[in-house]
Amino acid sequence: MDKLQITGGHTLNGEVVISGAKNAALPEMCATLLTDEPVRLLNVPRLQDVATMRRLLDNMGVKTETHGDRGGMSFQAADSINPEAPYELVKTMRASVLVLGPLLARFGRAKVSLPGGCAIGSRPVDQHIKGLQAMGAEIDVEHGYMVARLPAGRTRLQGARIATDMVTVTGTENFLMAAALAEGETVLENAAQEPEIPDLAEMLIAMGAKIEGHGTSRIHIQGVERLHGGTHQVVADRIEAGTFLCAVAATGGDVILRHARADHMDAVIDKLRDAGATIEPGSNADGPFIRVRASGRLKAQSFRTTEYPGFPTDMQAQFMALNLISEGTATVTETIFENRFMHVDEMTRLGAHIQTEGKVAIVEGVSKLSGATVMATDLRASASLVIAGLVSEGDTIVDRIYHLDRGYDQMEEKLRAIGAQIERIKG
Ligand SMILES: CC(=O)N[C@H]1[C@@H](OP(=O)(O)OP(=O)(O)OC[C@H]2O[C@@H](n3ccc(=O)[nH]c3=O)[C@H](O)[C@@H]2O)O[C@H](CO)[C@@H](O)[C@@H]1O
Ligand SMILES: C=C(OP(=O)(O)O)C(=O)O
Repeated sequence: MDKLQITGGHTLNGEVVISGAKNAALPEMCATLLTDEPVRLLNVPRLQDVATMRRLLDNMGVKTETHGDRGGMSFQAADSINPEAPYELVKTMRASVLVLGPLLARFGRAKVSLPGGCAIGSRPVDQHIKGLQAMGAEIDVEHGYMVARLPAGRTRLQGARIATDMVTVTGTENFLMAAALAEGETVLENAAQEPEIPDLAEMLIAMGAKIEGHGTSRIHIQGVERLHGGTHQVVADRIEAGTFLCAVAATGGDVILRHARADHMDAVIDKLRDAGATIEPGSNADGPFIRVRASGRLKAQSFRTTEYPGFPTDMQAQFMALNLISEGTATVTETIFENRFMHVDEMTRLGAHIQTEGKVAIVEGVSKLSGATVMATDLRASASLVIAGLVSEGDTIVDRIYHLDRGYDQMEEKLRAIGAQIERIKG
């Protein structure tokens, strides 16, 4: 198992290119199942979850290819593919559930393993199943698989009004893809508004789908009989950008994040400004960017995770890492997942002062952390421990970084290029 060795105490200076978003690329790879024509994605990040999703599609018989070194990938799903997603491929990645909607819509049947239990909470898929049932699908759970089909005599899903019990990001994505090929109109109430949703909707529209209201909590989809191929550029990863913003705010320095979309990160940027960092968004011929500058100890910030446009749960751990060495005491409230504080015990090993009470963590900033060996427990927890390592005295070893590799595109290379002392130890 690979580890990262970080020697703390270096400021970060220079430029980083932000990759395409993992959480947009994964649903968009699944959306290529909706047509038999070739679909090309640009700016796909190089990370483990993308490789797993590609294996899942390859395993069904989808023809996949990469193009060049700028994240180009193409996909072609012939009518003859096998619409099944086996446990072995689904177990490492919850986003595999995103094949269910497109497979049902295009092939009228699908057999998809239930995603395995995940470190950050129980993460059921009951809303996905309920919504697709409302569109006329018959879905049974048998031997750990969701076995879905259309009733005899039906060839398409039916449009429906779907109001989920809570806002669900991948649920909204599954319904969008299913509804694109359904008969009649689907209305999604309580839809997720995360920027990855409008990005997926724009891709579907480019393939011939009729969608309105994406980016709001009510989305209208008028189903069409078939979709065609097309090309789509994956939106920049707001969580990768946010992770680098927190890293620079913690270490101090001056960094430009190329391609980063400030308009997708208001909640995080507001908190960083309140903490004392200088954040300047801009744009040039190369596209949007964010410049971040910080020096000295910042002020600890309280926040509460909520659905977009609120503070993202996927940034909770990284911002907590910044709070560890800031001045003052802050409360961090996690409202989305019930078990997303596993980084807290590891941070404590570095000398952090944190108390947790249910969904609230109280962080009392300390003036220094001291390097130690810590274990990554999930994707964003790993990133938070890297940030904590960058500001700890001496060496920090972050173990089990396969979690980090799931969701970050060359994180240690990018950090090294702006002055971090960080090495991968192969193991
Ligand atoms: C691949 C991807 O895009 N992952 C993101 C997605 O995950 P994901 O789409 O899995 O998260 P959801 O938005 O669905 O989850 C929100 C809440 O709803 C609950 N729930 C969800 C569906 C369901 O059928 N039943 C149910 O109870 C979940 O357990 C959770 O408590 O959104 C999360 C919330 O922004 C992010 O942390 C993940 O990075
Ligand atoms: C929780 C995350 O991803 P996933 O939903 O793929 O587990 C994440 O990106 O932080």
